[in-house]
Amino acid sequence: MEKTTAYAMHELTKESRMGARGSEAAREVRIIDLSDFDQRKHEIADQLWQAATDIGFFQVTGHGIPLDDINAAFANAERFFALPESDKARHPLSRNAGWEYRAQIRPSTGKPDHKESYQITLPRMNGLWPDDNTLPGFCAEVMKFERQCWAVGMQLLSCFALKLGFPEDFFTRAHEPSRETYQSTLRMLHYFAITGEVDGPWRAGAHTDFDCLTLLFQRDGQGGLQVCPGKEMEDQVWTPITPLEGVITCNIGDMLMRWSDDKLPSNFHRVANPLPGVSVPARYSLAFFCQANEDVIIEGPEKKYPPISAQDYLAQRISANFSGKY
Ligand SMILES: O=C(O)CCC(=O)C(=O)O
Ligand SMILES: [Fe+2]
Repeated sequence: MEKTTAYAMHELTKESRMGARGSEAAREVRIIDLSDFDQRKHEIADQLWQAATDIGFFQVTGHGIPLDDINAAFANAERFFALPESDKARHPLSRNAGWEYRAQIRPSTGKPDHKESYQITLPRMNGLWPDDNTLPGFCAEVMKFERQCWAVGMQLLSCFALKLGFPEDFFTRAHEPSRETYQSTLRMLHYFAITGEVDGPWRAGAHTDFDCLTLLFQRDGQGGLQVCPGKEMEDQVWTPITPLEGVITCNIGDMLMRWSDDKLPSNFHRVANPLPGVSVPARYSLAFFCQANEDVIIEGPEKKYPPISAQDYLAQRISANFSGKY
């Protein structure tokens, strides 16, 4: 247990050094086409492994989620966040499920992100869905999108399983959605408009994700995501990721970094505040976090780190970001 705590603390100390604005530079952003996945799986797995190990993040196309469904998910996010505060407050965040408003304090900035979010972790949604009179169709459409994201996430993770020497369905079994212990999360995010402030608040402070793999959807005209590969963190040089319609930006999270004995590095990312005096409109984004089921034990092929359950792993990271929300 002592070792486990030390590992989590190491992650947080790492994050706390990443709060400066740093500088910006273009880096290669590799786009990998997933079409004809079953026939091309080995070729795709090679490309993913290269991108993940060289750079730490990558984008995918040909993933099979129709653009109409992505746009519908964004429309649902806008509908949810447009509800009166008193409605949203009836679905408060607990353990990665429900609504929070400026509650996430990143270890990198020590300040609340300038955003609100609504998280869907399916076994924990009792009482947390807006009812069908308030938002007709919301629950069914969002559940469908959650499952579409899960399917893409599992395809990508099956490629990493192949390269790590695990059975191909290893991570799919670890993220089995029919179990009560399922804890993968779809997150809808709404960053507030900022109008010409001199020292505007951080929209999302620099961090690595807690999960195995994140799928992120941005909207045209609402960029802001910046990434910095973990292995280049000392330089604090950030690369803006311009939104491209239908493209999913992916990054490895700390859970998979540990599970791969550090072969697959997690990477830092953030949503920057605008430069002094610059105004930006509201921004919506969608993130799907592949997080192994609570009872799954995370242990790499080479056993570099002591085993830890996915529940303990996430509990420590959530507690460090959201006080009292686990
Ligand atoms: O909104 C974004 O672009 C990034 C969100 C994010 O990094 C997160 O919620 O972990
Ligand atoms: Fe993130």
